[in-house]
Amino acid sequence: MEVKQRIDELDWPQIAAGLDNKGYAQVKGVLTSDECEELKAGYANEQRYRKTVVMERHNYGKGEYKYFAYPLPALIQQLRESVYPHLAPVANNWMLQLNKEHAFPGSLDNLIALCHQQGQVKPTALILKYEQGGYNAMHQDLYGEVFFPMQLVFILDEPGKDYEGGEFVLTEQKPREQSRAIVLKPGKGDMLIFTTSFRPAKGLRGYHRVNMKHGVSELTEGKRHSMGIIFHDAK
Ligand SMILES: O=C(O)CCC(=O)C(=O)O
Ligand SMILES: [Fe+2]
Repeated sequence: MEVKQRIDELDWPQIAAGLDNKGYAQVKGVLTSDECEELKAGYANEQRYRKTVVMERHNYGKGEYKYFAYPLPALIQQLRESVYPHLAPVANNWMLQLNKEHAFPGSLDNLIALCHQQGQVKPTALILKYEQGGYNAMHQDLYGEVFFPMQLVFILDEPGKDYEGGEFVLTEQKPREQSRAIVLKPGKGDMLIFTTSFRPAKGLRGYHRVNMKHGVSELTEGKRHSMGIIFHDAK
């Protein structure tokens, strides 16, 4: 099935409820096994990428990732374009609840135009590879003034078969509280949608801001690849 149709047919009201209530949503089986394999097979094809980052060198964790160059591979471009319009209303609702004037445009093209106006012109979609002992330190993917508050990650290997450990970890931190960890174990082909920076949470007196970070726990065995889609471009 075409990517756009596959995405449009997901249960968006349920996904939006997960994002509103918990700051993330796990969607099973969005990519086929073949699509996961094709993305991994392209890892060695340097022409596809604009930059490689060895995570240890920056204390980002242990592993490696590569940012795709424009034009993005068709699969990634289609995912980025077709998921965005379903998330923009959720993001706009968040901004309203947090009393922010900001409204995100309804289409990815217009978000990218806003990024360009701020000098954010580099693509941020990436592919990551971790081996035994690898991990990704807790972080937020912000690359300039324009940032969309949700992003995607697709898991390209099968936990329990291709690797052990390597769980996807989120922390959420409410004002004047300690952080709480959320540990997810997505399967191969699953899509996670999660909060990039902050989201509103309902308290006794209206909505307050909850900060979120994400990372990956240590791989105890095997190899784990993932593909991330961030909607804003980078400086
Ligand atoms: O490997 C992962 O699951 C997390 C990747 C990540 O940090 C990202 O896509 O922004
Ligand atoms: Fe990230």
